[in-house]
Amino acid sequence: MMHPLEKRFPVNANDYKLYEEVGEGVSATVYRALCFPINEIVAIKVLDLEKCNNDLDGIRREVQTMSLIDHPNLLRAHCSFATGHNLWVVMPYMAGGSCLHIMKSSYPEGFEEPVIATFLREVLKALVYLHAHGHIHRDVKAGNILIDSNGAVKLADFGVSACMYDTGDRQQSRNTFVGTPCWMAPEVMQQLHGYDFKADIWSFGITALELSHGHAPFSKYPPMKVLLMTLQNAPPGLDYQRDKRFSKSFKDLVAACLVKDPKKRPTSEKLLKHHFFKHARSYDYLDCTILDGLAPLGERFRMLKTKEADLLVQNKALYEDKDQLSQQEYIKGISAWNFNLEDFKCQAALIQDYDDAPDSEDQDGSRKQRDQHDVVGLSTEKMSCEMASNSIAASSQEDGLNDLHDLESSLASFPNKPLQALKGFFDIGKSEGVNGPNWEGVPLESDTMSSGPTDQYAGKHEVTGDEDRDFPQPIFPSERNYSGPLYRQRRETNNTSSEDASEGAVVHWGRFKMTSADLSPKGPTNYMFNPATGGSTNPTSLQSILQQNTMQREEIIRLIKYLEQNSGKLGDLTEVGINDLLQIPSSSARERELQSQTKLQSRPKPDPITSNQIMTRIQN
Ligand SMILES: Nc1ncnc2c1ncn2[C@@H]1O[C@H](COP(=O)(O)OP(=O)(O)OP(=O)(O)O)[C@@H](O)[C@H]1O
Repeated sequence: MMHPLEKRFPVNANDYKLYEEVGEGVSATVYRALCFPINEIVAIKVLDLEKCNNDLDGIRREVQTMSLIDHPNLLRAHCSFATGHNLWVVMPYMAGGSCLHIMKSSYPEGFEEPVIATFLREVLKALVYLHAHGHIHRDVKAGNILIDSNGAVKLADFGVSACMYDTGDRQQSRNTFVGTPCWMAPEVMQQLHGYDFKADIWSFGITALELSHGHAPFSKYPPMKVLLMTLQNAPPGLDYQRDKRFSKSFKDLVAACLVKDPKKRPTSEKLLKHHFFKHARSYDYLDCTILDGLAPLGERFRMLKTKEADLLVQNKALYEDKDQLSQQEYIKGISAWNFNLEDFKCQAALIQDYDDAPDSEDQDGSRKQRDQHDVVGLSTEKMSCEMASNSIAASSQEDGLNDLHDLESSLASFPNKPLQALKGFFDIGKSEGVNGPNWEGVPLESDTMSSGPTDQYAGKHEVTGDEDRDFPQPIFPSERNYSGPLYRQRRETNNTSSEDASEGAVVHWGRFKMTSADLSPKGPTNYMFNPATGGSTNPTSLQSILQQNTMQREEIIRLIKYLEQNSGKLGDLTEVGINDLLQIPSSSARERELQSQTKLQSRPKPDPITSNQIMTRIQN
């Protein structure tokens, strides 16, 4: 919607001059820039479409939402256009940067209450607007709260927002596992009954804690552990002892948001009336207290980058461990997380490693929720995977096994939906020969897919290496990538890359790509718990179990491909071009994929293998 007096921003790259970098996300780099024709400083988010071609839906949604919204507390795009293989999104320049940036450079312990109240009130106004218009933001966090040079606050980043009014396949997107683990509501993780705008209220509560302490609860833990703690523990909150500096009304507000049952959380509208916001001040107040004395954004950003790079080098020298490096990215709060089930399993096996150093957050975390009433679905839902039935029977009381028990029960009750397509990954089943059964007529993936343009992805999140393996190697913990909180668990649909870890080929998870080929053959030296036997196993046998699983998965993929080919009616998932992106088609490739998967499940028996047989195979 164009306001009558609104300036027209040109849609030509030559009309802009890019200055310094002021921000960086998973998918984009943000620059300060000058718009020549109207002589205005703007921010330009540059997305390399070749690098994000597995997430065009998200980008399209973001651009669409950013140009339609109209609220002073939401960051609206002036315009967007494609230039070369980049998409430029031109938007107001928020000179103060994000709350996260400000905290990192000047307030590592968090802000004072009046500042928090002011930020939160503005964010809440944005949420009231979004929710009233049927949108769920799904990524509310300090990194997405921006402040301009006058102290005006805007909520940004609509890359994973969703519309409540969507129906059919679009509605499916509300049933996907998106968000950033530390900020993610339990029902988003669980996916038992879908979720709604109350998920934003949970993230809002977590953001309140983040602004209070300088970091989100559980942020020092890897995503797997965060999921586990979010599902199992009492909700985090402001501690009456530890957080003495905060008022009772603030503690009440946080407690109201962080209730596991979404129905019991207040709406954004109701929350805005909370007496805590009586502490909120004006923009001028933020300008005087927070912005005063801050270095220019570009300079701060450069310093933070240097600091983080130094830290990475230190960690690398210290540990020579990729985990440490990717954990840094995770802590940085990048909104993307490699939700890889292989990682999941390895994290599960080694989860005790992260239990050694309880800190203040464990006060939240260690109050294990014995009262199952508040644990969404934990007691009732059972996942129909073999791992659940093979529940741990080990008598060993070694450190970490209890956690593994917890993990198992959580996985047993874990969301069916996000794991539905993946639950076979947890199965410890027997494999039918090295290459699996020879399904006649089912082409090998290598027949139908080339290895993909691996080099174009070369970047910070990539793990590459020897790609000549015959079959995938399990991802050992040393290759785990905790990278970033989030979420966009998307399968590559439009190019040549393999869609999973099979074939030792390129694997895309979310916005990341890694190849199974780089996986070092070295495994952990410690013994691990084997859920299949209930006892300990050495890494070699674990490796072979994982290999079997991967081969099983390969078979399933071949079967599904076979069915797709035979049915011939599945949506065209192959190509989503830039033009499609800008035209905003009604149904995205991912959505069509979801739809086709749904159709696949409900379609009458295809010859020669039924969908039921496939599901049985997945479960076995
Ligand atoms: N309009 C703006 N003005 C100033 N800085 C901005 C602006 N937009 C974004 N930034 C900075 O750039 C960073 C990255 O931008 P953004 O979050 O949009 O990218 P992304 O790839 O979607 O990130 P994420 O990793 O959160 O998904 C932000 O955290 C913020 O610090």
